[in-house]
Amino acid sequence: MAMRIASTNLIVPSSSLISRLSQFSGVMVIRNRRFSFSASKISMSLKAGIVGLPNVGKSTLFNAVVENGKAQAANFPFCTIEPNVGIVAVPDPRLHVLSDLSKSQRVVPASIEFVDIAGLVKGASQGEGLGNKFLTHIRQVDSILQVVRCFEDNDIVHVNGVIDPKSDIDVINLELVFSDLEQIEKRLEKLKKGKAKDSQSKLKEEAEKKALESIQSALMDGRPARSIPLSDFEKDSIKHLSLLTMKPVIYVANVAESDLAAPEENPHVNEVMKLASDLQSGLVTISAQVESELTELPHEERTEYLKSLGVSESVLGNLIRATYSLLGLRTYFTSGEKETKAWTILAGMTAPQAAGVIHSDFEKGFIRAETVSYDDFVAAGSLAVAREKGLLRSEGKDYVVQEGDVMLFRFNV
Ligand SMILES: Nc1ncnc2c1ncn2[C@@H]1O[C@H](COP(=O)(O)OP(=O)(O)OP(=O)(O)O)[C@@H](O)[C@H]1O
Ligand SMILES: [Mg+2]
Repeated sequence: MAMRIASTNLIVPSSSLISRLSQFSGVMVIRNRRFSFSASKISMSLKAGIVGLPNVGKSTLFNAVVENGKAQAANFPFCTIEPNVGIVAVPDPRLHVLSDLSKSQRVVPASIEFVDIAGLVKGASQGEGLGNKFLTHIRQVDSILQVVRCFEDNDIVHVNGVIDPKSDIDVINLELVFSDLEQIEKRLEKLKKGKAKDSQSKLKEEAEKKALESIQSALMDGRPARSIPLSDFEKDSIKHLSLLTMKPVIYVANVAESDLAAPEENPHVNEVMKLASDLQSGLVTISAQVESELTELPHEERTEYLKSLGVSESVLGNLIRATYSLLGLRTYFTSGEKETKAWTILAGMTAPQAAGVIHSDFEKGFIRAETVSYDDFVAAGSLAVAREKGLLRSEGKDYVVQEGDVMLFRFNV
């Protein structure tokens, strides 16, 4: 990372400092499993929970995702935290393009955490199965991947005896709805007592009450909390409840290998597709079984195997990327000889906040950011040429960082 010194009051981090900082933040991700946005007090965890009925392919998908994540990240501090929690690299072809142009010694991708949650059954919210414990696990994630069985296989038991995506999705959603309703009732009871001391907390409690009442009536109609439009203030006021149906969902239609080439011919997939759109959620069609077998094959045999199934590429990367953008996450890059690195921010973050992801000092002492779009960087071929051509812009503290920006920060400590 080369930085030009513009004046003496600028402390310009040497490449070794930058590299230490980035390693440090890599460790932070693992230890705390959280990115903290210091001064802006935005704390963001990147957890996606894999849920579904028992025996639908959750663990098979989890294992494939985690193995793939390892493969994507040659130099990434990947680790499995517990047997059912894994940090996975977010595949991004732009990283390698930038790294080649900058002749970087290493590439560090963005990451996301996947959690394999045990099967949920009807009655979970009443403690059926290992119900409440699983619901607690779901409460801790930021987004949900709901695996729906769309493959027929008489040897693999379906808990309800038949493959029926609508009923499977309903069972899971109903448990989430029941659990949210219970939380909301308890909370509204408390709010009735109106313990707010000052006018600010009174306002917040009122916003919370209003939001919870609208959510409550949606839930009674079987609609998820996320379907209710809320103001930022209202959203903030109910955040502490971590409502399950507030979390964004991607439905994962898990199909047989024989369906991979033409999934639209499988009526179960069509049903999931329709439900996903009714429930304002995403959809990815995948064969967890095939993906998990792929991760065990040497690279050179993978394409051949996929070809034999009538498809050209693995969709795991798409699933990981879809999960990442579902969380409202965006990527900006730093790119130099030492390394090319993808940094994760929330959509709408300003340059100082984005700088704070690297180190809080970058945010506190932020002066300016030099930034160039990914496309312009690639067209120019290097930061130096981008600067010569006037493509490298100097932006101040109000600049909202755009997806794919390549950035340099100037700061003062
Ligand atoms: N797309 C698929 N096609 C065929 N078989 C599959 C597919 N996906 C998973 N399976 C098989 O289904 C069985 C159950 O898979 P898995 O153990 O991943 O389910 P699970 O949802 O994790 O179950 P549990 O809730 O019990 O943990 C396994 O034998 C697995 O190989
Ligand atoms: Mg499992």
